[in-house]
Amino acid sequence: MDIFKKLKEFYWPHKRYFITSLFFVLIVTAITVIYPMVLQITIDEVIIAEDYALIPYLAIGFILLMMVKGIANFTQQYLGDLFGVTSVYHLRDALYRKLQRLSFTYYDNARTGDLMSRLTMDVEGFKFFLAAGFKELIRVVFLMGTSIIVMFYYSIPLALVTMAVMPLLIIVVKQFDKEVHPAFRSIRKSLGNLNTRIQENVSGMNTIKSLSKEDFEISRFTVDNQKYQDVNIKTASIWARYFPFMEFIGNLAMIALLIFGGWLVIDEQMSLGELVAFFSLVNYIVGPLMHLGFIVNQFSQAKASGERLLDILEAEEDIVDPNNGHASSRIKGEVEFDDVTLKYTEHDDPALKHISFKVPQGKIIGLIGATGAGKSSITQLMTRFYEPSEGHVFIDGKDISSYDLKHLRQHIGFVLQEPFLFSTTIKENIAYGSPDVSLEEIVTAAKRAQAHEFIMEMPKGYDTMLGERGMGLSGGQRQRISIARALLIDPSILVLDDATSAVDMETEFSIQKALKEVMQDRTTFIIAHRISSLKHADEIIVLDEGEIVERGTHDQLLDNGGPYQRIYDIQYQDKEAIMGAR
Ligand SMILES: Nc1ncnc2c1ncn2[C@@H]1O[C@H](COP(=O)(O)OP(=O)(O)OP(=O)(O)O)[C@@H](O)[C@H]1O
Repeated sequence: MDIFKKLKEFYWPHKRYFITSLFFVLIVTAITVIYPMVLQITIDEVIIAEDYALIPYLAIGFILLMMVKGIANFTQQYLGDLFGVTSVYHLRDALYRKLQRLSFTYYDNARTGDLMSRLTMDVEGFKFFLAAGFKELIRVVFLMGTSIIVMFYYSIPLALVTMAVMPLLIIVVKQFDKEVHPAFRSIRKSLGNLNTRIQENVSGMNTIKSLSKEDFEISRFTVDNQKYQDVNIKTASIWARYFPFMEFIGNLAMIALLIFGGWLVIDEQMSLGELVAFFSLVNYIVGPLMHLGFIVNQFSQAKASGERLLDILEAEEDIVDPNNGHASSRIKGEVEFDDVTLKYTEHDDPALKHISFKVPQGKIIGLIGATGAGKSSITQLMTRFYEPSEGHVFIDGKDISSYDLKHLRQHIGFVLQEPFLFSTTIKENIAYGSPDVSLEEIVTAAKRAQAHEFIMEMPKGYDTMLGERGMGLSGGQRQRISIARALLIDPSILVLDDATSAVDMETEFSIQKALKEVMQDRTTFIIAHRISSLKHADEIIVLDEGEIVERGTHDQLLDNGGPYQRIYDIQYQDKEAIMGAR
């Protein structure tokens, strides 16, 4: 019940739907228990007493009862669903908000497919219990309770004999819950794995096809699919084992009723009508008790789902947005790293070791070094995507953890190596970070990013829809859209993370030209593998295995006899082009 308690804030505010629905459930249940009583009167007072004048009254009474029951049933069903749907709307919303707040560290370990299945299947599982299961549980308990009272009213000894098997039934139902709960948890987990596999396959289809790994992926999927099938079969077998057993126990009660009740009627201690009514009443106890298995099953599913939802809701938000963080004035763009060390995970080697540097406002810094040297890590610390393990990062002289997080990030623009484009129009993609801009501003940004020409060649220009992940555009075109996007944000600090890697030399030069203008008055970090991309930087920092091994201007480093010169020599083939651009 702990899980339900923890999730209470989502469903309890809507308790009015639930309570009203419950009221109508009670009416329906009460009418259900009246049926056997009407039957008893019909047999004892009408048929045996041969008083047929009562029949029209009984019939009319019966019809009225059925009408009330119909209306009550509609209302309880509708309000119950309303309760479930409304609660889950808020739950889904909270989960989504949480996902937006969770840090990159969380996503490094999360799997998209699994998250998707939590946000859909698990939320639905929880809803089902709220909308139907919870109410059903109360209905069943109430039906059993009133049936027992009526049974005791008719005959205490017969009620006691019939009830004798009930404790056994309760034990079996409890045992069933104990087995079925872990089974449902593994079903959910296995479905999460399956979804992850599907999602990764669709996202990585290029890689799979180019490496001809289709058969390998099919066999991996088959293994996961098989696991999912196995856990489902296991659950079905638990169900299949317990259900007949519960039915058998229920039938024992019927047999006891038949033998002892029959004897009571023969001995004239009980009327025939009462015995017939007893049969229906016992069904109202045994049936719901077995049905309790189904409800317990739903409850277990909801509990397992709730657990997985709480995992997300309670996940630690390790990047904390300070209360009243600096947010008033525009960030100017002076960046300082003071003895910064970064470890992504506790057991990993540091990705950055004791990094210190200071970049005055508006300057251009080039970051170069082998892959994995730590270039991107430096820029990800500035935006607080990750926190330094040691040391501090300052912007405009203030520790970045004292800034309002949104304010900080709004002033830092990224053009990434693999920009993500949404499946919407080009126009909206460019304006993604600044939705209030006019079409004119979008076009100006696109022109400056050298994107206008190719956009205008597309069938619907700026209104052209992009496929999922911006399919339908070349790497260079995607990058230019992303440059235009960064331009519109008008950041104080611009990060170009291998931004021109996907474009040909000619386009690179034209983008470089545009970027040069864009970089004015902004502190710019250029991460590049090609020297041609950062040779104009005011300072170039050469990184190796998380450490700064060299720093200076292009000209200083060129004759330094260090790693930069070696990189330059390796890229000798490009030398002519680089010289040409000087
Ligand atoms: N999210 C992460 N979780 C764990 N380790 C990471 C993560 N991101 C980067 N690393 C590790 O940190 C080190 C530095 O990575 P970083 O991406 O900063 O290098 P880089 O110089 O930008 O490389 P590239 O040129 O390939 O982009 C690498 O060893 C990398 O494996």
